[in-house]
Amino acid sequence: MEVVKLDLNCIKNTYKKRPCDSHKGTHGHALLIAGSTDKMGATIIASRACLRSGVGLLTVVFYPENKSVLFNSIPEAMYANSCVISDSSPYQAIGIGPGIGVDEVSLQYIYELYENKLPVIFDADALNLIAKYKIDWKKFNFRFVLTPHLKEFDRLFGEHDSESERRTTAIQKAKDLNCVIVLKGHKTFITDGIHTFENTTGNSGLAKGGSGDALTGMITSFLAQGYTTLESAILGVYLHGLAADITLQTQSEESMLITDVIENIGLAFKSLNSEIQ
Ligand SMILES: NC(=O)C1=CN([C@@H]2O[C@H](COP(=O)(O)OP(=O)(O)OC[C@H]3O[C@@H](n4cnc5c(N)ncnc54)[C@H](O)[C@@H]3O)[C@@H](O)[C@H]2O)[C@@H](O)CC1
Ligand SMILES: Nc1ncnc2c1ncn2[C@@H]1O[C@H](COP(=O)(O)OP(=O)(O)O)[C@@H](O)[C@H]1O
Ligand SMILES: [Mg+2]
Repeated sequence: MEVVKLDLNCIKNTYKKRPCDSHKGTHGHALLIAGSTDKMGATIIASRACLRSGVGLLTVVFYPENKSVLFNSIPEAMYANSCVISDSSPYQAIGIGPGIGVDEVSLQYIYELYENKLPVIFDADALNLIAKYKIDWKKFNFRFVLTPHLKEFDRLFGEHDSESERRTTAIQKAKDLNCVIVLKGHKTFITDGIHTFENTTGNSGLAKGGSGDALTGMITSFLAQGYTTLESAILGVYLHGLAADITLQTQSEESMLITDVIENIGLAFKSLNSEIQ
């Protein structure tokens, strides 16, 4: 199977310009389940990246003790208590996992998803929960994207000796589970079991805690805006890396923070728009 280089040409065919007469309802309402008392950073990072990627509305599930900090740091978002998945009618997509932990409280979110029909991105502890509690994939009757790094991938699908073995498994699992798998790393690999892509953007400034949490927010945003699971994965991975590359104009790989990268998502969109006309 030919691995397509995920570059500007690919993205040009996927990205849709924002219509000038749109309103917030046009761009979807995302639900983000991220963070916990000691990992509130994951909530903030994923939420900011989601909002910077074009979503019309964002609701974040919060821990009551974090409420005032979240309101202050992300006033654009709305907040909901934990029983929201069961009434998912206001939303167009769900992002779940960064920093939520793998205890039985977080496991309830996975069970609530059994009734869900919206597209979902599973990341970080959502993937770890599925592996730990051996959740049956057949319970998920919706379109979904998995974004594991290599350790999370091996927890889900067994130990692998090499990246090329992981890619082979990713293609097979994406086909079997009818999902999109984003195998994250230096050259992130994306597959829906039929198509395969290797990303060309990004740098080692992203090799820091929180980078993946931002990617989750971005992909959630694209899903809520109506892009398909494959399109959302492609756009998220490419623009996340491009924003990190743009950040090298003002920071080094060492000094770069994911917060800087999120602030440059705007320049990544501008550079894309300038190529499209
Ligand atoms: N500010 C925050 O609140 C943060 C919360 N985080 C959350 O903390 C939880 C734990 O996540 P972690 O991913 O740290 O824990 P894991 O135990 O899943 O994985 C961490 C280890 O995986 C290995 N690894 C990851 N990618 C690799 C690659 N491409 N090549 C080789 N080795 C690789 C590294 O050895 C790394 O130390 C997640 O829920 C995550 O979302 C982290 O994102 C860090 C920031
Ligand atoms: N050396 C690198 N080159 C390019 N991208 C990288 C590099 N290191 C990490 N990344 C990217 O950063 C993100 C890290 O995600 P993840 O490991 O889930 O981080 P975290 O859970 O700490 O937020 C992925 O999107 C990955 O592709
Ligand atoms: Mg992660």
